[in-house]
Formats: sequence, structure tokens, C-alpha cells
Amino acid sequence: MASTVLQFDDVSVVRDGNTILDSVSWTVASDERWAILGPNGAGKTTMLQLAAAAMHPTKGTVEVLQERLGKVDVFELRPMIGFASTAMARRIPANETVKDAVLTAAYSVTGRWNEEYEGIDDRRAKRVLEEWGLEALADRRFGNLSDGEQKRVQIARAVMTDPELLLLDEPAASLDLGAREELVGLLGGYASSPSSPAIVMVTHHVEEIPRGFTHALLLREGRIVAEGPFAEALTSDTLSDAFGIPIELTEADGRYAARAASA
Ligand SMILES: Nc1ncnc2c1ncn2[C@@H]1O[C@H](COP(=O)(O)OP(=O)(O)OP(=O)(O)O)[C@@H](O)[C@H]1O
Repeated sequence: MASTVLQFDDVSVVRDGNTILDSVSWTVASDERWAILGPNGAGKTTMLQLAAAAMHPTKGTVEVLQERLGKVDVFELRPMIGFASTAMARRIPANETVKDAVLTAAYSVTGRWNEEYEGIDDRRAKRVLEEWGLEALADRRFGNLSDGEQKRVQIARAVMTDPELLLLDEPAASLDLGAREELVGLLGGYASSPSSPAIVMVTHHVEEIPRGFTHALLLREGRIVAEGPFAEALTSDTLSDAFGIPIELTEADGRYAARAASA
């Protein structure tokens, strides 16, 4: 049965006198895969930071994996959350091998000293590398990979710990068409598996929403414009509201495309 993974109640975030998020209420269940969309500066990354237990709200309450921020030791919570972003990728040393970049994600959870766990970690790393199309690159250095390959390593690292919540901040940004489609295809397979955790992905483009994703949250200036299953929350009207221009959304075979509506 699905459980609640994220619960935001009337959440506001104020920084330097600016209201970045304004009275946001949102619930994510374990079997849901969300895309967060909205213009630059709308507050998308701030939503992910709260979900990652990396930030506290100024007002309202945030529960992550049924633990309330402010009352839980975030260092216990964070190993259960996989987070892939460009900022996280910068922490991977350029000379680290792909295999180690993925495997080291497990150390904080299982402990490097325990030989029995090491075997389990090795086997899991091998499986994760295969799942994300990285097995042939296992001995290559992270810094020498293409952007697309590096993005896959970031995600493989984030899922290595078998998280209960996977957060992705613009996973397809800067990829060429082929690399984007490869990544979106892999994410689609992962999102479609019932054994995968809840997923929340921030993206700028509906074209990057993989098959298997189920829900959308649209933000504008820190406020929710629409949220819920795609059928109601991801439409030409909701996108037009979020971006402030008339947008025409089309869907074909589980993939989306958007463009300015012609007058
Ligand atoms: N620590 C901070 N202090 C002041 N303002 C901040 C801080 N962090 C973020 N902001 C501002 O809050 C707003 C929302 O930022 P956020 O990064 O969440 O938006 P975003 O929707 O992810 O934007 P983008 O699409 O450009 O990545 C922006 O205007 C940003 O400048």
C-alpha cells in the first residue's frame, strides 16, 4: 500500500525579505512520480531543498518520510533520500572511477569496514551500473565522461542507497537530443517500476518528462498554480497560467511537447 512520502502544510520560505514560496501545501505518495515545472525563479529548487531536508520552512510544516523537519535528526533522514543535481555532481572528484562514484554513495549507509556489506554493495553497484547503462564505463574517470554519461552517474549514485525518495534537479539540462532521449528512456523505465521509490523531478521542459511519471506541480512566483495527476494539472491552460503566455500542450504516446499557442 502507498504511504505518504512528503507532506507540505501551508509552507512559506522567506529569504532576505523575499517570499520564495508562499503558502504551499502538497502531498506526495510513495507510488507517485512528480514533475515540478515553472518559470525561472518560481521556487522549484527551493521545493526540492525542503524535500531533501536540506532547508527548513520559514512558516508551516514539512514532513519528509513521515518525519517532521525541525523535530528529526536530518542526518538520519538524508541517507533515505537520493538527490541528483549538478551541485551534487560537483562533489564527485574528476579522477574518481564511475564504479567508485556510484559505490561510495553506499559507505555512509552501510559502513566501509563491514566486509559482508562490502559484498552486498559491490553487487548492488554492479546492478545499478547496468540499470543506468554504465557497465561499459565502470573503470572510466568521471571527469572524462560526456555530459549525458555524467548525468547517468549522478542518478545511479542517487539510487545506489535504495532511497525511499528520489529527487532530481533538472536531470536532462544541457544534454543533446540523443543523450536526453537516452536519459528520459532510462528514467521512464525506472519510474514505471512499482519497486521504484517516489520520484520528484524539477524540469524546465515538458519534453523531458519521462513515461511513467504521474503528477505535476506548477509554480509561479512561489505559489502553486496547479497540482495533481497529469490529466488535470498538466494542460495547456495550467501551463499558460504558470508561464504567463498562451501555451499549447500536446501529448503523444505518454510524452509531452509544448509551444507558444499561435494567435
Ligand atoms: N538564499 C536565498 N536568498 C535570497 N533569495 C533566494 C535564496 N535562494 C533562492 N532565492 C531566490 O528565490 C527565488 C526562487 O529560487 P529557486 O532556485 O527555488 O527557483 P527555481 O524555480 O528553481 O529557478 P530556476 O528555474 O531559475 O532554477 C529566486 O528568485 C532566487 O533568486
